[in-house]
Amino acid sequence: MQVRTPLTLITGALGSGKTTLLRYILATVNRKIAILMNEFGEISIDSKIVAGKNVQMADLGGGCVCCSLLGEFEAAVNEIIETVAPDIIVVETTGLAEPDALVFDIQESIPIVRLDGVIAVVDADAMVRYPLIGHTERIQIAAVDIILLNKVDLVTEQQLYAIATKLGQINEVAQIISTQRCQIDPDLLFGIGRTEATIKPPHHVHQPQYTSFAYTTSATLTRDCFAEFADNLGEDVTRAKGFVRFPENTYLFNFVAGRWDLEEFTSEQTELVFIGKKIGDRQTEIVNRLKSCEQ
Ligand SMILES: Nc1nc2c(ncn2[C@@H]2O[C@H](COP(=O)(O)OP(=O)(O)OP(=O)(O)O)[C@@H](O)[C@H]2O)c(=O)[nH]1
Repeated sequence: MQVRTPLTLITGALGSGKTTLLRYILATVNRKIAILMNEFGEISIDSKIVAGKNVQMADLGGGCVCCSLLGEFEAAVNEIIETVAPDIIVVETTGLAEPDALVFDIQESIPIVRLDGVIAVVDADAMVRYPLIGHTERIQIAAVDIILLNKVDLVTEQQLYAIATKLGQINEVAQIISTQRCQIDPDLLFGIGRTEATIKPPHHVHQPQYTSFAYTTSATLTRDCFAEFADNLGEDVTRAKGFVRFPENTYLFNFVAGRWDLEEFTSEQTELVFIGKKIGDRQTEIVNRLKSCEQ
């Protein structure tokens, strides 16, 4: 009998900490891990962030793995198992994906894997500042075995308790674990042995209001100018991320729910992705502001 490779699915809103969790897993779990990524946006940033010597990765490109890319997903899973025979497969879905259809399809249509567990990363800070839980986020929370209530450093104990209560009402069975930078005992993430769901979820509706665009340049940008740009990006930018080159160094830039940070990172050029509702309306202005920071 063929052994089915365990597969773990990571879901969660844009910028909640899914890539941070992947990086943590790769740094702490001493097993052969293969990663499948499904990003929203025309250029892939996350796969470059986690790329490394000891990880086998497949990038499913833009779009939503929860429906249109299912065939591609299955092909990628088969190929990765054939070529590297990983101990574990970890899948990061886009923050805009509803994982229930994918969960069902993995169980029904890909006999070569066994869905071991589904993990949601929840941004505690975003939950405080934008308390309304949208349809997609609700489905993400409801479909999982473990909820990482992440970014606890940005909220108070009282706020954390209120969020955990709310999450518990949406998903009564998931274990809710508070984390900072997704640091959790990795043994808790694997070997969950999820029981199979047997009811096909209803066909879900996408969120066409979300769009993205990318900006790339080989010029370096002035740091102060870029900082001022990031400070004033505004709330209609849901998520921005990518690499930015200043004369002195290159950084990974992350913008989530109005907060942004830089982390030293290697990249040959500046490449940034902007995601938001109707972000196209702001594309020209954002690109012009970035161009004005080029040296
Ligand atoms: N303060 C704080 N920041 C965090 C924590 N976890 C992650 N971050 C930051 O949150 C930002 C987004 O994290 P990512 O891991 O890229 O989020 P993501 O869910 O992969 O984002 P998408 O793939 O775009 O949906 C980064 O700047 C992280 O450094 C945390 O516990 N505390």
